[in-house]
Amino acid sequence: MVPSETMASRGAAAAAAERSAKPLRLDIQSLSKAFAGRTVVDDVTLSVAAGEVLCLLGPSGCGKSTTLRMIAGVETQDRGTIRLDGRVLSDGVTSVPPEGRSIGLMFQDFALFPHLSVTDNVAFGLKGRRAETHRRAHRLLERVGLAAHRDAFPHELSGGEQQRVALARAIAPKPRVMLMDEPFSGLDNRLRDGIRDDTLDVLREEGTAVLLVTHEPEEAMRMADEIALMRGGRIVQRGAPYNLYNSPHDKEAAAFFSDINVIPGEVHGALTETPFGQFLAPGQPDGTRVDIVIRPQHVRIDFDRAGRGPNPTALDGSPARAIVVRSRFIGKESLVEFRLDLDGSAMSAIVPSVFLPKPGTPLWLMIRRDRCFVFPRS
Ligand SMILES: Nc1ncnc2c1ncn2[C@@H]1O[C@H](COP(=O)(O)OP(=O)(O)OP(=O)(O)O)[C@@H](O)[C@H]1O
Repeated sequence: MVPSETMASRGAAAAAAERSAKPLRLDIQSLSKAFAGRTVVDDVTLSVAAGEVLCLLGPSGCGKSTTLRMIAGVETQDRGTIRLDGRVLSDGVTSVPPEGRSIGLMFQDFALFPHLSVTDNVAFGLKGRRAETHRRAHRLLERVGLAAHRDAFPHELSGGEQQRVALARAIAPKPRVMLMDEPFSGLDNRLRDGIRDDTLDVLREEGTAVLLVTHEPEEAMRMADEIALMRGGRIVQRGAPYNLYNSPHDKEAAAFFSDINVIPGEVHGALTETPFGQFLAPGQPDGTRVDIVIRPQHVRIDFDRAGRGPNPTALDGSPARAIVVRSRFIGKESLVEFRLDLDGSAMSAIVPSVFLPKPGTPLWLMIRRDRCFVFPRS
């Protein structure tokens, strides 16, 4: 059971159709790599069009950086093909060296040259007469808001300013593809949002295809046209951020984007009994164990209205009584943890603003039927 189609999902479908019409800039087919007999990148297929951002999202150690390194040409794949604008950069036969790939790199450790001025840092990789390379560097520094600092040295700049210089340096040679590996993780939160948005604006303007690696779902959702979710060396799901969030491939994919509540059940006659009533489990044979997954922000809390009980809407299904275990304000919203009366299982709910009921308070919980996912238990 997945959320019903909404205007947003139709928008996502239209965006996907538009994307598929664009020519591919970077095209990776069946890339694999093993270290000492252990496969760390397993049959990865990805593509990015000009001016688009694809985020490779996954937990630490899942093979994201290794994938990026193979595309950059600093690591060689065991199998698979990497193409740029239709030309083979690397397959079993050909391998274009890193400097010939027209691929820019931006990492968390952006390592500006300390002994060079900001302008010289940006102009460093450019060929041509000094006056020309400096003109391009100055134009880019203006674009990233650092025109006033063009004669400064890196140590005279803040972390965010240094990151902007690194961006200007990376885009100066007009790379056709930009590979970014957690490039913003060294910046503090307030600075990060602004720099992320500015960076993307510049890269889109330049028509660069961007492949960004991150383990932070919020960063991926904020930046990506498309997300490729990676686990254990494989791409488990790929799509627009909205679709990954609202139609996760499995329980783990759902859990990657937020905390989740898991309500276990067993299927009988295509239905599963839970403290919240029956759920449809179409296509699942009798006896199949399933997990019903609901995000805490889709759990609704109601009061016992003077003995008359809660007041569920059609979408809410059956209410279940629960006792507050703990409640905390987590900034903009409150997280309330419960124990269900019926079977003692734990549930949590996120509610906007400040709502801090005392431990021991009895309340009623309802779960948005259209926001539940039913997965066979793995
Ligand atoms: N040169 C290498 N030799 C041996 N093992 C390696 C090498 N490079 C990476 N690995 C292993 O391959 C696996 C994937 O590493 P990779 O750096 O690609 O993961 P990641 O998803 O980028 O992780 P993180 O987010 O922590 O950077 C890890 O288990 C890592 O230890």
